[in-house]
Amino acid sequence: MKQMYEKSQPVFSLSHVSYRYDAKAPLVLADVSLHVQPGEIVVILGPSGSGKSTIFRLLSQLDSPEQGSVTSPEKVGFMPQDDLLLPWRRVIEQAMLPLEIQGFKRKDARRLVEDRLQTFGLEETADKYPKELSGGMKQRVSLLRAAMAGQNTLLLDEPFSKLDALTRVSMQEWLLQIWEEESLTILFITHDLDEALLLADRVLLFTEMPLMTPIETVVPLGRPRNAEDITKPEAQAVKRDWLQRLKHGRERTIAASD
Ligand SMILES: Nc1ncnc2c1ncn2[C@@H]1O[C@H](COP(=O)(O)OP(=O)(O)OP(=O)(O)O)[C@@H](O)[C@H]1O
Repeated sequence: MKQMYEKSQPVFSLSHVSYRYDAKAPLVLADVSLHVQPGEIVVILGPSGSGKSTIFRLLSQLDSPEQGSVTSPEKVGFMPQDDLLLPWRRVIEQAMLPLEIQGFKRKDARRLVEDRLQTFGLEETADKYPKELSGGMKQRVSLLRAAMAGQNTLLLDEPFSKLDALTRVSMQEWLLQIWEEESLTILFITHDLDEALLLADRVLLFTEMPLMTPIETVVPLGRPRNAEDITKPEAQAVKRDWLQRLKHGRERTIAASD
């Protein structure tokens, strides 16, 4: 029978992936599957040291799985916790770098970045050096650079965890705005439950080590969304459920390692 519709190809996908860092080490991922569709924000939520960044290593093709398959676009923008800006490059030059590496002429790279400075709120700071910028501004530059590198597909690994609480909320709301304006596809790692509620279409909750099939939640909040929405009862009910599952997962992990 002809299908009524075809589901679009996922941008990021892990199918039945198992992985360990070396032959004698324990499994970090045990039969993990996940998929991110174009235009989605999917948040990976899980305890520290559980293997979340390892998923990004595989998706950025820094490593390959022991079993299963991984698909991701040829060009992916990666943004880590630390902004990793180059102190000797101006804002505009930071964002030009991935294009220059891809072989664009400096002049063309500059033009492409200039087109996006305003959207990223960096028009006024284009000629500044990193040491002249606030923490939030540095993260904006880092995100613009990742977007230039990844053609709008982004892997964000706790990008706001080092910012103070107020700056973090304003950066989260700003990210949602950019996501809409620029049609980004984002896979985002955090261990902050509120951040997951604010940002995600879907949350993949990992509770145990090694990581196995995540528990998926479609966040019960509409769009556009702001920081106040996560205080709604339906969001708080989801948060309570996640907390309980994380607690039970920790107990099972401890029991298994005894
Ligand atoms: N390069 C490496 N070589 C060997 N083991 C590693 C390496 N990187 C990570 N590990 C181990 O793999 C496990 C998962 O680490 P990973 O960094 O993926 O976790 P995480 O969930 O991202 O942690 P966090 O939230 O603290 O960033 C940990 O036990 C860690 O010690």
